Amino acid sequence: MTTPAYSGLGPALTYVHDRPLEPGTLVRVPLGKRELLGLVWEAPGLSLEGLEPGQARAVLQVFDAIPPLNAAWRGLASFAARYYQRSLGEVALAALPPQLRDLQAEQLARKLKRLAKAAAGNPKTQGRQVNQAADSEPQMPESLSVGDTKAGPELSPEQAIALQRFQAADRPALLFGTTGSGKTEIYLRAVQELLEQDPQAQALIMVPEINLTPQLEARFMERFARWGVVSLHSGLTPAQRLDHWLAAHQGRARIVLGTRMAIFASLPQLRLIVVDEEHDPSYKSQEGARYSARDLAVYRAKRESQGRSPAHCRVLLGSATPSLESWRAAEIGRYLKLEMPQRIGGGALPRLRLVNMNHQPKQCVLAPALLESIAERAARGEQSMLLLNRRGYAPVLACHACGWKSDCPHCSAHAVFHKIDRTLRCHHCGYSSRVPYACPGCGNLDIAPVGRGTEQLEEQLVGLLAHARRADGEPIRVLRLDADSTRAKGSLEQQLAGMHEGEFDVLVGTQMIAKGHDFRRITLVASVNADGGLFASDYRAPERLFALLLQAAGRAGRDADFVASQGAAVELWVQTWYPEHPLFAALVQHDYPAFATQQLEEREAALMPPYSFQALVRAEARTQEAAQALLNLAAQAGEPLPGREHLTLYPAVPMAIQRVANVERAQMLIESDSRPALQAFLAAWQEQLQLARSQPEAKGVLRWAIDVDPLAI
Ligand SMILES: Nc1ncnc2c1ncn2[C@@H]1O[C@H](COP(=O)(O)OP(=O)(O)OP(=O)(O)O)[C@@H](O)[C@H]1O
Ligand SMILES: [Zn+2]
Repeated sequence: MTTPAYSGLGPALTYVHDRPLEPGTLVRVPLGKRELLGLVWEAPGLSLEGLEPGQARAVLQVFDAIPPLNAAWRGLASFAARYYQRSLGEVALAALPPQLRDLQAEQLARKLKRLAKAAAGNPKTQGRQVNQAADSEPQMPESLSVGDTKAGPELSPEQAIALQRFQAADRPALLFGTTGSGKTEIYLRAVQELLEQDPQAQALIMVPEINLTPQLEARFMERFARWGVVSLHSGLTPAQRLDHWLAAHQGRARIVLGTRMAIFASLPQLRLIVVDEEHDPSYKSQEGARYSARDLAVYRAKRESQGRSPAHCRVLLGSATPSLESWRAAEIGRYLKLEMPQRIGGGALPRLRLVNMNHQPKQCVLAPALLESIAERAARGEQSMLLLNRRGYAPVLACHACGWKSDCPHCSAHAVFHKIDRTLRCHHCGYSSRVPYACPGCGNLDIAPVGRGTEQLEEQLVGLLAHARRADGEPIRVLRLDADSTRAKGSLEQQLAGMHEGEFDVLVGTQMIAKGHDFRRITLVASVNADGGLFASDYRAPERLFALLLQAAGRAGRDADFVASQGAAVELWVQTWYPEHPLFAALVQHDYPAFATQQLEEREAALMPPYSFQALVRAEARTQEAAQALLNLAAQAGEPLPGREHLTLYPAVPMAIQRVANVERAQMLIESDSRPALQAFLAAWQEQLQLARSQPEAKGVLRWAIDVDPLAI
């Protein structure tokens, strides 16, 4: 039987072939008038008895040049489909490299022959072979040849203990290591020990965003070139993605380094999964099957170990600010907690300096004391970093005469003012227009930006620091990093490199500058305006804000020798109108455990995850009424379904941003203290949602989707 890789088709379809095919074999099959990639899901090897002639069509091509996808991989795909309430075909297809869909079996066979020949012809570059296609990847130094393994540094005592405990563990492990404690070295060592000891073994290393951590990628490539390292992420060309996928599937690459999507890589000898920065929201997919790659990593390791020793495939989650879900799992012993509280080199974590904005000069962007500190540091050759989680120049333009605001015509959101090209851009639908010369409402010429984004902060900073000089007597250089400044391919890497080389004195940016970077000369980090996160309606907002601030702080003072030689004070400045907020009390101490404990107590009292389980159903329609009606009708129809008695279904409400690209959006939250009950209900409920769609009240519904374990509510 074959599952055509086609979303929207529920159960697997039946095809016949003149010889038995193993489950997991890739095939091409006819569907209607088309020809599609398919995957043999079950192969009962049945005689054709009971099958009417002409009832099942024949398989057209078999991709027998590559081995079938193994049982563990199929188990992962079917679990993910079931758990996240999507069709198996959709999940399995999305997990395969898109180019495979357009390939004939013999084309693939020829390609593989070419690859094998190239590898055999040039053994010196065998390790590199698999990387060649990717032009964005770092070049190996010419001196590197097969057999070279660049030795890493000697482990610190803390690292040595953590690694040893990980190697001996029989459970998923959570590496809770402070920023700059050397978690990456643990990953590298764990991979190295495994691959040396098992000549077949493969390892999967997951990172939130690969472009943000070119250093990490370079370290893996450099140290493990001889074993074949490939990357898997959305920045690859289709051809690269296929090459890398094949290298992993055939075992030529023994290390896969990738983003969320890499969790579905075919790794027949997978024995280790590392999830770096496991708290990062980008591990949760926001489209299609809304899976959590971190959660699937834990599942996958267990599934890969099935029928073998429980420790056959190991999983290591690492973070300085673990998700509360993982933290709790470690607290109750489901995960093994490995702690590394010390920074490499023994440097101190930044001291928190809260800036009470109520006591600052009116309209001030940055507190005078903060500005002064930045200027002093630049004069000494130190760097500073300013975090502002909003890109663009100003979130909105407004007319003070008539109250006109730069609203997006298609969304219930403001269009953001970008001064650089004088446009108003909607960050939700992509709408873009020229800034009007006068107010479209009343003709007033005096329309003004309200609020501040990174673009404006950069501009103001340059002005405010005009008097200051860097160590070489030149004016201070400010670098801005956000989604706008890094749009061109390679520009992010280039700008980051400039920062590392000390070309810039001040780095301004959105959360992307807070993540994982191993900056050596930053001694000051400032959060310009974090207050939004203190009072957001989403119960996860404090968790996210705390993690962001600790991660940002973690970029400062990473080189203890540099700090000592400078005699620098390593500091985290936070500008706030609410200095009394309890979140800051834990931040002063860099006390993640205290913060986590307090948050978990609140969650337990309110029966929030991880003490309960949630799903969010979102509906999109021409009208808000229809979107809500679909959800409410389906909820009524779901009354008799299995698991319902353990569930709370809240009424449908408009989403926080109610309209995007002229589509109305509504959502319904479902909560339960039982995961199995929630799962059983959702599985049965899909049909009710489908039926509700044909009700007159739901006319104009475009689509709906279930988000299991949603991250944002
Ligand atoms: N045993 C060691 N000896 C010397 N230097 C080390 C050792 N281990 C790690 N380092 C160095 O310490 C620095 C910090 O390590 P790393 O970037 O892995 O920290 P991290 O724990 O991942 O921090 P973060 O959570 O902030 O990303 C790096 O420059 C790394 O090369
Ligand atoms: Zn819009």
